[in-house]
Amino acid sequence: MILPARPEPLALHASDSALIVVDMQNAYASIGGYVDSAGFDISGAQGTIAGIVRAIAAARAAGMLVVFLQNGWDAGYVEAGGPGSPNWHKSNALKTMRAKPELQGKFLAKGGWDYELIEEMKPQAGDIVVPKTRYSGFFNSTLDSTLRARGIRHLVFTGIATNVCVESTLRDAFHLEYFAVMLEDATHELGGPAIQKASVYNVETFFGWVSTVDHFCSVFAPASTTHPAPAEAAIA
Ligand SMILES: NC(=O)N/C=C\C(=O)O
Repeated sequence: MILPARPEPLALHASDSALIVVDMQNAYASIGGYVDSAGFDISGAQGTIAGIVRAIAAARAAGMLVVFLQNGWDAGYVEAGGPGSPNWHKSNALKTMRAKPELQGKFLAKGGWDYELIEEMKPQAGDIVVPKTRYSGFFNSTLDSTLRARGIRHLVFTGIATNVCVESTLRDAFHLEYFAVMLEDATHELGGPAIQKASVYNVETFFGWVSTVDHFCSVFAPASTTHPAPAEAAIA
């Protein structure tokens, strides 16, 4: 299959590709979740969700592996790191909870609503969920071994946020010799439209390829726009 993409079309086959859905959790995509509570604008998230739902349906119809990344930490925040970790200083979830003690324990804690994947894209049998504790999905996770064990060489990226966890994971994918393509209208930034543009530029120019949900669906599931009922998925 040839996926229309920038800077040039990319040859892609369902059998050695995976659709990577980055952090589509209430924290990042729902009103009242972490990034909304921390003051970021997520008004565009609904369009992103619709695009990802279509991309997931197309991937499943083509027999392409779907991998959900899920960001967060244990309920005691041990995995988040203490003051000796840059994450403790830079995570806006941790900073917001320190500034507002009434929110302590609410954001990105395993077992809580904020950590959960959003309703629209619950995993199904055959999908894989990979938990992660830092921005890059490859860091200290099972993602690389999970993909390599299945012969995956091409990764199609969607999710939130374009400029943080999507781009961090995509950059690491490049360095690990995966071919990465980002569906730009199935991602959403934290920081405004100029940030989205910069991230798309980085991917297109340095780290991979950029395409759209329409192109992806037209190549992999021209006749399919539906998505079946959710079921249990494997936790990698
Ligand atoms: N999923 C993400 O891109 N996350 C961005 C920021 C954070 O998790 O604090």
